[in-house]
Amino acid sequence: MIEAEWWEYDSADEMADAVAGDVGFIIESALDARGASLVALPGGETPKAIFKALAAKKMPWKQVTIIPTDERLVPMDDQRSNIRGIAQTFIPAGARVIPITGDIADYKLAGNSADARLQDLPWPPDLVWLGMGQDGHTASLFAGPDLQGALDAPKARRAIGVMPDPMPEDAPVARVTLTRSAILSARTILITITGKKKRELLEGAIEDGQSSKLPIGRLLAEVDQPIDIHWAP
Ligand SMILES: O=C1O[C@H](COP(=O)(O)O)[C@@H](O)[C@H](O)[C@H]1O
Repeated sequence: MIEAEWWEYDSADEMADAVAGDVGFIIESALDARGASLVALPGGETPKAIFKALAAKKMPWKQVTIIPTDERLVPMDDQRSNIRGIAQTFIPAGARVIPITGDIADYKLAGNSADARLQDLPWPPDLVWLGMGQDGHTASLFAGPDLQGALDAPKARRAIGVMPDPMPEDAPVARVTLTRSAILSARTILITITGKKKRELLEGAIEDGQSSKLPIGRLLAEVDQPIDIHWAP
């Protein structure tokens, strides 16, 4: 079983301060070591308060490049766009925010195009920060016909197009996601989740390992390094 350390908080606000502190430390350490930092941030609702606390930190944001862990294939000004929330918070701070999708409607082509964009970045990321949906998806590794391809993509492949099946209720659209190998190549992996239901789901997925039916379980079964999981009710 993987080595996972759970950090529990009394509230989402408390988690936001703590995780912003940890992510800030990861970025500053990368800046000290390499003079630049690349981080992949999750979409969805859970990280928003943490983004705010992180963006308020004084650091040389101009040296920080941010990509999303995954993107929903919607226009960039759509509420559901992951890069929209990231850009709104971190561009004013001075960070370099890079979208991974444009206006390619075909999800497989959009995945190829995202991969090409990411090939231009210095790899690996200092951090891949993941969330998890109520259905056990993470980034946009979803159940469906494209899951295996995203899990088994060759080491050099960084992003791929995915059609969730079943579709998630909150954003029922095709996606582009970092592949399992791209996620696992990160120097640090961190997960943030809220609520009892997600906690039980994640604990079960970790315990089931390779035999997990959930994308997050299949992803984490291959993690080599220790990971931190931050949880608030
Ligand atoms: O669709 C997505 O959902 C997950 C989880 O989001 P949350 O709102 O339940 O926190 C997110 O991590 C992922 O990036 C996003 O595309």
